Amino acid sequence: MQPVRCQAIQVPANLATEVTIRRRPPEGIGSQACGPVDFQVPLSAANKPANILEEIVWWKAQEIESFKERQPMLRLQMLMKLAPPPRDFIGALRASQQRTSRPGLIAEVKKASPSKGVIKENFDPVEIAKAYEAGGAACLSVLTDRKYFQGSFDYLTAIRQAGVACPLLCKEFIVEAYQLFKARAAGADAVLLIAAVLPNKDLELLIKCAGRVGLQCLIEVHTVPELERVLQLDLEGCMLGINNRDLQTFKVDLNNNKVIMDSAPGQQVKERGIMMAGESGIFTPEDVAFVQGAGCGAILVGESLVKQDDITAAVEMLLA
Ligand SMILES: O=P(O)(O)OC[C@@H](O)[C@@H](O)c1c[nH]c2ccccc12
Repeated sequence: MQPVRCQAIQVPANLATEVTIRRRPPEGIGSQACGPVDFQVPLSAANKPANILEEIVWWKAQEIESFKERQPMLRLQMLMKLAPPPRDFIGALRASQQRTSRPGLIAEVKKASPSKGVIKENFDPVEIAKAYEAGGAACLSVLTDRKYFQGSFDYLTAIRQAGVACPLLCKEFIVEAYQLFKARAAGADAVLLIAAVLPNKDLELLIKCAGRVGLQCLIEVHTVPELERVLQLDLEGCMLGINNRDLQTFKVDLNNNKVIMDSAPGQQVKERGIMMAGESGIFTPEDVAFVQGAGCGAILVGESLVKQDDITAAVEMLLA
């Protein structure tokens, strides 16, 4: 890979570009369901999504439509009033980090993924959440996307109702404020926002909306220019995350974490004291130490923990 010059340090080409996901198929969606009649027009092959992230984001538009039919905004607003009060997600990570001098763990309740297929057979989200908490996780991440990750918003509600004290992140592909309200109504304390999917004006709006309903935001980046762009925002109530998995190719490289944290925008993160999570592909205590050494105060771990038979012991071992 050709290294390119970016700020003061050498950054490999794959981390030096802005990933720009098209939010809508370029030729349009080609079909509309109107009650008893479905309309379709033929589309060209060029109208296919370029990668899985794009495919998921295109699907979200349709999914949100059908959610809105069943659960209009007014009903969500009512449910939000009944939801348990939001808890301090970022605060819980900082407290854990101070107590243990290890990165605060966000443990992910994850049944499947597009790259790995089913990761956990006999998936019981509440049991998994309780095991994570018992092992010492500071916060939990709950995948809510049904089609690609076999997740559900109901898992958030069930975990919260079961008395789990760890603050909960709604792991969703958010493109609209409606999804924020759905997350809060289900009991989430924070939401994921993916910089590759959302230009800054969208991020600004969604951060503001989220704050209004008491949600904190984890803004995920994968490249140096994405981090540079996100740092231009008012990040009150936000933390950041570096996804070590390229969502376009599924390739995981922990070294991304270090390259990005060593870049000029990465230095700024450290100077401003912004909580940063290292995400994906973390398997061993050595991986944790590496990501911590790069400057991350938090880690987001799914697969390596969720697939174990004794999840509590796996968490304890990872943080040992
Ligand atoms: O299972 P892993 O490799 O430990 O990864 C967890 C988490 O980082 C990953 O699930 C993730 C990171 N960013 C995302 C965005 C959408 C869906 C999933 C993700």
